[in-house]
Amino acid sequence: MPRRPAATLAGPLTRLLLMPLDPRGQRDSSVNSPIDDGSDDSPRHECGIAALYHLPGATSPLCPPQGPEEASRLMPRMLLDIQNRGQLSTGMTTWAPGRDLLLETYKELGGVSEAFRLSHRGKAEALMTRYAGRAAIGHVRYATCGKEDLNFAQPFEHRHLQKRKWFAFGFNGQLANYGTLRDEILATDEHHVALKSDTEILMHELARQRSSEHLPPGAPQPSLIDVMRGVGERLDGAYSIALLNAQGEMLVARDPIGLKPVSYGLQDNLFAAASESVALLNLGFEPENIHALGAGEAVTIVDGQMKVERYAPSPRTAHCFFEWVYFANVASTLDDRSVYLARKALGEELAANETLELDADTVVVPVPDTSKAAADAMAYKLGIPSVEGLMRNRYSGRTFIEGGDARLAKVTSKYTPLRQVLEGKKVLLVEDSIVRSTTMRALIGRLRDVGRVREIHVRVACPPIVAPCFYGIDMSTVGELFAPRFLAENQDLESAYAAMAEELGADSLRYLPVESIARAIKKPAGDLCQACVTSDYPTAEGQRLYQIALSDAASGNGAARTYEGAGV
Ligand SMILES: O=P(O)(O)OC[C@H]1O[C@H](OP(=O)(O)OP(=O)(O)O)[C@H](O)[C@@H]1O
Ligand SMILES: NC(=O)CC[C@H](N)C(=O)O
Ligand code: SF4
Repeated sequence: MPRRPAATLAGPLTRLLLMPLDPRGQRDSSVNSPIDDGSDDSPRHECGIAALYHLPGATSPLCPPQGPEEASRLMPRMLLDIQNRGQLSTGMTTWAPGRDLLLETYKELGGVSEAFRLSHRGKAEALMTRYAGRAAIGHVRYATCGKEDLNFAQPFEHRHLQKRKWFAFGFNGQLANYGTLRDEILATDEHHVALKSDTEILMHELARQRSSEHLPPGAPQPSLIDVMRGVGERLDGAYSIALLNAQGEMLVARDPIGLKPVSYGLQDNLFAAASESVALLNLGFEPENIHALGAGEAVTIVDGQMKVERYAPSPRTAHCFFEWVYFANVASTLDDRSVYLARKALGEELAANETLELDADTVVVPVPDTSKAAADAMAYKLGIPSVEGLMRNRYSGRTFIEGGDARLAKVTSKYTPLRQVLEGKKVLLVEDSIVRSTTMRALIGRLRDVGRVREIHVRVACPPIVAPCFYGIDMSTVGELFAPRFLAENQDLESAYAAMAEELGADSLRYLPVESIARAIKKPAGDLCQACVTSDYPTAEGQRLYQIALSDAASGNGAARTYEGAGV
């Protein structure tokens, strides 16, 4: 197993514990929920964007039978394909030129099936008829900023008398400079922010750029791409945006370093875009018609014409590697690299690093579902079986993106060890990632007690998560992470891994080295964000927040989420 030089360990992680750094400085009126099925709809705590537009001209064969004016009916299907990105709330805004409410937004807490009542044909049909539109944007939320209630569900709609200023948008990501932007807005006595959320701040930034007040007298009204240029200059962080206005104009934009993925395509007059390619593929788009939107680029649809333009310079990319490791749908291709093939390659990297003596009773067991591709590939390379020793309840969601205090209980009830498969086995337990270790803690005892395994050797198809994320994965403090403490307290990697294994009750534990990531994703390391495994952040605000997070960890203080506390 390759060792990381002790010098690397003595870096930020040791500083974290030993050297405190400088201290740091209503329900929305547009929410429509006309279907009352009489059931208890109390909030359930459970992001991805999608966009659709039937352009003028011949009707697309992919269009629903109701015709182009009801192209929005395809939205639930698209959102289901990216449900892996968020299951807290679901929403859609549609544009229909014949309606008084040119834009109308429907959003509900819960996953796509719950929100759109997909298991109840009559109710689902009523919703689709009520919200039918030629163009639509959709959103599934995983909270990284603000609360988990319906007020924070997206799309956000901003009504205005002037059609070009009346817009709705959904966004995936996290504004790292949220606190700074918020404090700037609040520096004016006349201003008030109703929700403590980056989505609200982004809405104000979009509205401000859309108004011509900041322009010299007589200047032309800003176009959608002008708006995005202005907004882009103000933001630091991850943001994929889908926006629709009451004039029937659409914009889909990706941040200048491409942290979050966006795919788009145009086939037979049907335009579609989504956080992930799988949503387009399953609509019936030919793979050659599905493209990755470039970092700093935006697609606009104005006067029925689609155009791809650059709105911001992109001196480098920093695609989030964690999309391939955990977040994305395994059936997607992001920035021309298949998620499945990347996970398979990570498993092969695990096999190449394996030093355990294998015997006739050695088996690989994946922690389903995400680690399955890596586990199977590892087993194949090692020439040993990959067995389903842990069954996942298919009706349970993804617990990591669910967050919340009840996660441990949910994890515990999500997996069932199969004694028939595991008894007496020496298990290589393959996990895609360990973040807070909630999953591992719940599993190891049960594998021993219920599964009666002989030995458990944890193999993680990802390097140790040593630093927070400020770009859209909800792990923004050092204190919540499992690995940093062990790496700081031990002189070398082997001792750190031994201490981790002991804490978790495993016989051994190994992670992948950082270098495996770029190899598996088949991109230069410099084109990826790997900040949570290297502590090297691709943006200035990320670097600043990291210092605050270290300081917070050393002092034991700090906000629940680092960017929520950090202001100017
Ligand atoms: O160390 P932790 O804080 O527990 O986080 C990591 C775990 O969370 C995820 O599982 P999740 O249940 O979200 O997803 P999956 O069932 O889709 O693999 C991931 O696959 C790991 O199992
Ligand atoms: N996961 C996301 O992209 C979250 C979007 C936004 N930051 C929110 O919390 O709603
Ligand atoms: S810090 Fe990690 S999780 Fe966050 S964007 Fe970068 S690679 Fe992805």
